[in-house]
Amino acid sequence: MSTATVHDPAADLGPLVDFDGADKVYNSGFRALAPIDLRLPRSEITALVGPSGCGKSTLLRMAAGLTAPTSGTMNRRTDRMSYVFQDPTLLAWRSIRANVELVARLQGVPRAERRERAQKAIDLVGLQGFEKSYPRELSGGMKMRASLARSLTSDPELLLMDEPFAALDEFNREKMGAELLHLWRTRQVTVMFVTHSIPEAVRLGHQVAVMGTGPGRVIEVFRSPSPPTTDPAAPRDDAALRELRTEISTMLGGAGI
Ligand SMILES: Nc1ncnc2c1ncn2[C@@H]1O[C@H](COP(=O)(O)OP(=O)(O)OP(=O)(O)O)[C@@H](O)[C@H]1O
Repeated sequence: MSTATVHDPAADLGPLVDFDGADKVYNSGFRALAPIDLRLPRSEITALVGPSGCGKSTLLRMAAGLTAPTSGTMNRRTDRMSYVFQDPTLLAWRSIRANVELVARLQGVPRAERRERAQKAIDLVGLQGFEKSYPRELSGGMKMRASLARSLTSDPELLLMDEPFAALDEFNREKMGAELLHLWRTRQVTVMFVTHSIPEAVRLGHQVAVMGTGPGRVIEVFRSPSPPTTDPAAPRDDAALRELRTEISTMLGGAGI
């Protein structure tokens, strides 16, 4: 048996984002985050899970540069990032193609190129055939796909997602999770996503940061015992993942977060 270590060039570059003692006290004086130490490894999915108000969105916004740490630092080694909100926020009067092209258009990408990028993104999220439809003609899950496609046209290296699938029913939620993995397999994008769902965090994350309150903090970061791989046939629900789900659920005082 070979003992050679597989060389991973991404590892040489260090994490794409790291928080080093980054805390947050809002102007109101409210302490939303105790000092956070967290690394987002390149080309991996990091799930943030924890109870309401523990500062998940604050941490995500910090990664985006939308809010600065009060002390400590956040280092992000890319400017190519996209933020995906829970609400798909599509423009009702524009076609799906025009909506998907919007970010690239605002960035001044020439027409032919943004059309090409939009088509690739539409194909990637499985919306081909709906380019000329309007948002009202699409289901909730399809609108979320369009929102995801729009975020991809800027060719992000980092995807920041704030409860992206929370508004969807269970069936569409699972499908979108599978889409996210497909996207990761295709583009090897680095993802930080916030969820209230422990099963979702465990199914999708290469690592899961479990957060707690009083003030908001990262209690523990679990490396997935069975992380997503480039093999789409690899199971996303094995004994090791079930064990991790139970451990996180117990840590957070039951599954009802
Ligand atoms: N701009 C602000 N000014 C003052 N307090 C804020 C501000 N934004 C958020 N907070 C408070 O900081 C805490 C953390 O909020 P945050 O939205 O980050 O939590 P969360 O874990 O994402 O919550 P949820 O899961 O309910 O979305 C909350 O108590 C919230 O009320």
